[in-house]
Formats: sequence, structure tokens, C-alpha cells
Amino acid sequence: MLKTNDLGYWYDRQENSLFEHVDLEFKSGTSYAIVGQSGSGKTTFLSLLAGLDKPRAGQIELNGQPINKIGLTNYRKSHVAIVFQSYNLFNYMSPLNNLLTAMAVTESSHKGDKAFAADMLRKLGLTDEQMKKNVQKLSGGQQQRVAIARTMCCDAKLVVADEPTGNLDEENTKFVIDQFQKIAHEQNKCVIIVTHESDVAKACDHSYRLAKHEFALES
Ligand SMILES: Nc1ncnc2c1ncn2[C@@H]1O[C@H](COP(=O)(O)OP(=O)(O)OP(=O)(O)O)[C@@H](O)[C@H]1O
Repeated sequence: MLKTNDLGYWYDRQENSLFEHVDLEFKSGTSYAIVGQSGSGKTTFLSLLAGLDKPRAGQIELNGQPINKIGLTNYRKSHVAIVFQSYNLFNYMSPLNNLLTAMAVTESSHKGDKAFAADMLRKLGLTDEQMKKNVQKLSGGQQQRVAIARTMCCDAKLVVADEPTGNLDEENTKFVIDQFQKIAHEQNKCVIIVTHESDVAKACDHSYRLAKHEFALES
């Protein structure tokens, strides 16, 4: 589904490239972890896959089409859903309105379907009362559940997550990992997670380690 061809990236004034000649393939129905030391370039790599930044070398293809041909704005709107460590919800809205807004903006096939959004939030453990409150009144674990429900309500086949369990306790971490596995296996999406946590990496179908400017398959 997603392929990197000879991908390379470095920031201005950086002595060495973060990575070069990266040829990886990510399939739908599969979850992947990206691990590596702090500062190795994991978030940067994810931001290229998400179309938030452009590679310095090489290109990324989605189903055989270079993403710059799709157009990065269009790519981000229709093909990628992003989950951040810090949730990135509209903090003046309720969980329900966060989902409905994302569904409208991305023109999801479920656009406007309030019952569908509510059902998704219920599946992720929110009560009917919680889904109507301002998201700021929810705990971190609950906010991350809303962010995950948001990706499930949108049609994007690629889900990328940057340290999605970084702020969560053990119980919420386990729950969130299970949800990502469901997104991959039940919704047939491609899930790519940057993580420092070995439990999260182990739970994914495959794990790549970024070290010495290269990605190596660990499992
Ligand atoms: N906008 C930027 N401009 C210049 N250098 C940057 C920028 N963003 C990141 N870097 C540098 O690039 C390197 C890789 O950063 P990146 O955030 O991708 O690493 P990471 O592996 O995700 O790290 P961590 O695990 O700590 O989040 C780091 O040395 C960082 O300081």
C-alpha cells in the first residue's frame, strides 16, 4: 500500500543525513512499529509518511502513485489519519463534535452520521454523558480514545501515530494497542506507530529499528 523509494532526509545544517536510501513497504491489514534511539529521526520519518514534510531525496508512493502527484493537501485530507501523543483534539468541542467535524472535513463516507460516531465512542469506552462534555474535562486516556475513534470514523487507509501511549498508564496503553490492532486487522488499514515502549512494539505485527541512518526489520 505504502512504499518508500530511496528515501532520504536531513535538516539544514545537519552534518549527517538522518536516513538515506530507505526502501520500505507497508501493507494494509498490518501494524508496524518504528523504534530507535531518541533523536534518530523516527518522528521525522513519520512526518514524511504523513505528508507533513517533503523528503530531501527519493519519494513515497501510495498504491503506486507518488504522494506529491496526489498533492500533499489532498493526501493528508483523504488518505492519512494521524494520532499524536498529545491527542490534538479541538479542545473547545465535545468528543462527539470532534468526530463529526473530522468526518465532515475528510468527507468520510459516514459524514453527518451522529449515531455512527456515538457508537464508535461507546465502543472505545466513553459513556453517553462523557461524549457530550468538553474534551478538556476528560482524562488523558479518554482523550486518546477519542483521537483513536476519530481515525476509525474516517476513511483514511493509512493511520500513523507518534508515541500514542506516551502519556498513558499501563491499562490505557494496553487498551490503545488493542484498538490499533483492530484498526489494522478489522478495518484492513495500515497502522504505523512510532514508539519508545517495547510492549507497544511487541504487540505490532512488525517492528523496524532506525539506527545508524538505516531501518532494520526486528520482527
Ligand atoms: N525542525 C527541525 N530543525 C532542525 N533539526 C531538527 C528539527 N526537528 C528535529 N530535528 C533534529 O533531527 C533529529 C531527529 O529528530 P526526530 O524528532 O525525528 O527524532 P526522534 O527519533 O523522533 O526522537 P525522539 O525519540 O526523541 O522523539 C534530532 O537530532 C532533532 O534535534
